[in-house]
Amino acid sequence: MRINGTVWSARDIAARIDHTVLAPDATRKDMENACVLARAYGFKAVFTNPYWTPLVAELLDGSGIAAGISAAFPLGSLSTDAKVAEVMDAVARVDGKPCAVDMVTNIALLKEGHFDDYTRDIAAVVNAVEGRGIIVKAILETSLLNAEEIRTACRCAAEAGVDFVKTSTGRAGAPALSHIRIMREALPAHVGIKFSGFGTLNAPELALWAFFLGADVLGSPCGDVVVDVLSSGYAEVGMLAGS
Ligand SMILES: O=C[C@H](O)COP(=O)(O)O
Repeated sequence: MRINGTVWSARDIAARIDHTVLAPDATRKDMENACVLARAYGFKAVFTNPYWTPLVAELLDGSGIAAGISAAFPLGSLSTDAKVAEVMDAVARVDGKPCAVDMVTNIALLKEGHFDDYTRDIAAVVNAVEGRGIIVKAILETSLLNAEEIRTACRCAAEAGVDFVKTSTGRAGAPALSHIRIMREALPAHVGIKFSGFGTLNAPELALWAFFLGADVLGSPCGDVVVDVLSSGYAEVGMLAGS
């Protein structure tokens, strides 16, 4: 695959993918299969609901791949203390193995204009894991927001100290590719963008354009398909018009 003149190998693409197993009926076997895939491809992380975090951390141990904690998932409407408790419980249970946190923000606080409270809710999680080398992402649920709300949410999340801002849970509508540009313009350069929740239909095509538009990381339940298609040569053809 070639993005903006740079060639990315299959490993380069995989290292930018957080593979997801978030279905409510996912079982231990699904976790095992995802971790086998993650090791084979070299994904950045495997994100699951927190019940599964210790198992996933164990299955990925020694690979450098993070056990992803999907926190306050998928609504974000827990008390701040409950969010912190959920995250810290999962962090304690990985017993020092690599993990990462994607936390759903409190959308009502944003919509109602309580920007300080919205920021404090995010910052509480950032502060709780500080010093542990844990990447924290704030999930905005951009499909529910207008452009100004996306910009404001990005500024609040950056002020709260997150490493990445992420578009979507995949449970409240898909993000638009245009959200990436809005986010990039609102965020300081040190805060990354994760494009996620875009489903499985046309996932490789969406992934290709998301990278081209400035996404740093992708969340996908079919990370293997994305890597296979984008590293097959197709992506270079697809990029001729844009590069
Ligand atoms: O946080 C949510 C995921 O990154 C998006 O979920 P999904 O990959 O199952 O669509």
